[in-house]
Amino acid sequence: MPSLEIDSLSKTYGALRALDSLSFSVGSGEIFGFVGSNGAGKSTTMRIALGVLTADSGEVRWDGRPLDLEARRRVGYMPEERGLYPKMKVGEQLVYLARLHGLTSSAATASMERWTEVLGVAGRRGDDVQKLSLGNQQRVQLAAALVHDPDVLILDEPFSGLDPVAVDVMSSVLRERADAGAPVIFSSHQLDLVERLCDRVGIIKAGSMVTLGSVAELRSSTAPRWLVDAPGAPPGWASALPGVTTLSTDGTRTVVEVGAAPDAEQAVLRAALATGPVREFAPQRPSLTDLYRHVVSHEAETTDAPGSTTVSAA
Ligand SMILES: Nc1ncnc2c1ncn2[C@@H]1O[C@H](COP(=O)(O)OP(=O)(O)OP(=O)(O)O)[C@@H](O)[C@H]1O
Repeated sequence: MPSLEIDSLSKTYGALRALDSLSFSVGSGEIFGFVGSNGAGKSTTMRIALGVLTADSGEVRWDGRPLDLEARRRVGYMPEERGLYPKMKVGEQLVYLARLHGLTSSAATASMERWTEVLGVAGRRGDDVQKLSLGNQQRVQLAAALVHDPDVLILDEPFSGLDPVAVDVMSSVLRERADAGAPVIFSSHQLDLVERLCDRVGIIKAGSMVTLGSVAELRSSTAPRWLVDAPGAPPGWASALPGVTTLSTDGTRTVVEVGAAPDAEQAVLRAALATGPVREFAPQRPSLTDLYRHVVSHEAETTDAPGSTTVSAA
């Protein structure tokens, strides 16, 4: 099966190391969620994959061959900065872009009609792009990425600013494209969406991939978590237990992480019962947001200047 391979990409901007030997691959038919803090290097990676930017070293390959200019014509790309002509009509613009990618005039028109229909902007074909709301412009932007029936999709934050219905439309289009055999990479900060939609997730930090796998795989590499609702327990009751970490407390409910020892959670339950009745005791499945926080927890809110710290995969 062909795959898109990002192989050891490095990129510096002056003294700033934006990408540090970044590698991952996305297989045919796979949706890959590319996540990481602001400034982690996602857009830089996607721009290099598209040839908009040159890497200092490393290579991007599609189906085993370097992604040259010709192969890049087969990629559908949604840039973060978007790239539509504001004063051109939606329909004309999409036909124009499809023609640029080599479609005949009639095929380009048919494709424009199809994608504007699927993405719910058929009624706006005659409007200048600038007259559309931001969400509708984004739908057109996705149509622009799809209009030449690309083999690979690379989308930089395609979901930002979309209403829930548009998110559903966009999600089903990405799934349908992947089912048709395209590798689909998209970046997003909406981790619930990434968790729902992606076959695999890569977490990038300071230009390096720190965690890679399906959400289930990422989850299985973390210690078991338990929710304990013990109304009579004093504050911080679980923290003194050996091998137990309190992750959060919400009123009488505490989430703890226990060690890998067999029946480690039983010691927590016994300790909770020693304080009085226990209303709830249940295993917790960490969400992708929890897993992400775990990986990047000691970072500040933004990482605009990647350092050299490396976090081992959670
Ligand atoms: N043209 C540029 N010149 C100098 N530095 C740049 C340039 N483009 C990006 N950077 C820096 O490179 C790093 C990676 O930026 P990049 O845009 O790839 O991050 P990102 O993961 O896409 O972030 P975000 O989630 O905020 O979009 C950042 O520190 C950024 O400030």
